[in-house]
Amino acid sequence: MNQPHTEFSEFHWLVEVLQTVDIGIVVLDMEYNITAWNSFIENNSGVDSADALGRNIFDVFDDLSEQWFKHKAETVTQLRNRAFTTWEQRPYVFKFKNTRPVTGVTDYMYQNTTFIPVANSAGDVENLAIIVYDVTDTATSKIELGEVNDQLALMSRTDGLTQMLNRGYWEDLLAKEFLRQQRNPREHSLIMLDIDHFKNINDTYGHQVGDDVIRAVAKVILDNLRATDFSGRYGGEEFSLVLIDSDQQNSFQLAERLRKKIEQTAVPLPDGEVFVTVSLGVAGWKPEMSEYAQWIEQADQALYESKRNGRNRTSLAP
Ligand SMILES: Nc1nc2c(ncn2[C@@H]2O[C@H](COP(=O)(O)OP(=O)(O)OP(=O)(O)O)[C@@H](O)[C@H]2O)c(=O)[nH]1
Repeated sequence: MNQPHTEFSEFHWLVEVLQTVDIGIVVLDMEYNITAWNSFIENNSGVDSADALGRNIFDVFDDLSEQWFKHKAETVTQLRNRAFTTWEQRPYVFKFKNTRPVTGVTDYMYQNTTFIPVANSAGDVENLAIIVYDVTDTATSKIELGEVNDQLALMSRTDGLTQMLNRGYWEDLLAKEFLRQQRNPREHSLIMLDIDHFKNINDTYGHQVGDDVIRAVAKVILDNLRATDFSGRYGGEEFSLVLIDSDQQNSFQLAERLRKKIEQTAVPLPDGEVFVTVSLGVAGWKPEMSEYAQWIEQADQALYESKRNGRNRTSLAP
C-alpha cells in the first residue's frame, strides 16, 4: 500500500539530486531527441529544460559533430557498453563557454564525458545518457605545465646571451651527426672560431661591451649558415659550427667569409664603435676518427695554429 508512495518520493529525491550535482546530464532517445536535461546543462547552454525537452540534440548544438556523435552513440547502444571521451582526445563535446576568470588558455569548458546506454525494465536500450564533467581546471593547469616544460626544454638547449645552441646541446647534435657519419659518410666539416684578444675588449670597455661583441659575432655566424648547419656557443668567446655537406675546402671559404664579415662589423659604443677579429680552425670529417672529440680536437689545433700565426686568419687541419 505504501510502495507507490515510497517509489515516488525516491524518484523525486533522485531528480532533486540530478538537478543539484555539479555534472551535466543529458538523456536522449534513439532518435537523438532530448528526454532529460539537468540544471548544469541548462546553466551552461543557456537553454531551459522546458525548451530543450523533445528537441533534437543536433538542433540545440548546431556545432556538435553529428558523424562523430552518432558513431559514438551507436557503438554504446549496440554494444551496451559505456564509452568515455577525455578532453585530451576531444576538448569538449558540448560547446560551453569557460566560466572561469580569464585564464588565457581557453574560451571553452574542457570536458570529460561518459556515454551510458540506458535500458528499460525489459532490458531494451531505449535511451542514451551523456554525463559531462567540467575538467577546465585540470586541463588548463596541464596545458600550462606543458608550456612551461617546453620553455624549460628550450632554455636548457639555448645560450641565454646569444640565443645560439649551448655547448651541451650542440655536442649532443654533433654526437648524433658523428654516428650518422660512421654509418653513411658524407662531406661534413667542423669549424672552431675564437674572438681575438677578447680579454682586451672586456678590460678596455667593460663586460657590457664584451657581451655586445659576443652577440654581434654570434649574429654574423647565424646569418651566414645554412638551415641544416648547426652552431653553438662553445665557451665564453668561442663558437663551434658543423657544416653539413661541405668539404674542408668549401668550409675554408665559408670560414674566410665569416672572418671578413666579422672584421667589418662595427659594435656600437656609447661614444663610437669597436671592431674585433676572429681566428678559425677548419677540420673535415675523416673516416679514421673514432669519436667526435677527435673532430673537435683537430679543428681546435687548426684554430691554435691561426692564433700562433698572428690571429685574424683561418687554418686547415692537417
Ligand atoms: N663579456 C664577457 N666576457 C667573457 C664571457 N665569457 C668569457 N669571457 C672573457 O673572455 C676572455 C677570454 O680571454 P682569453 O681566453 O685570455 O683569450 P683572448 O683574450 O680572446 O685571447 P686570444 O684568444 O689568445 O686571442 C676572458 O677575459 C673571459 O673573462 C662573457 O660571456 N662575456
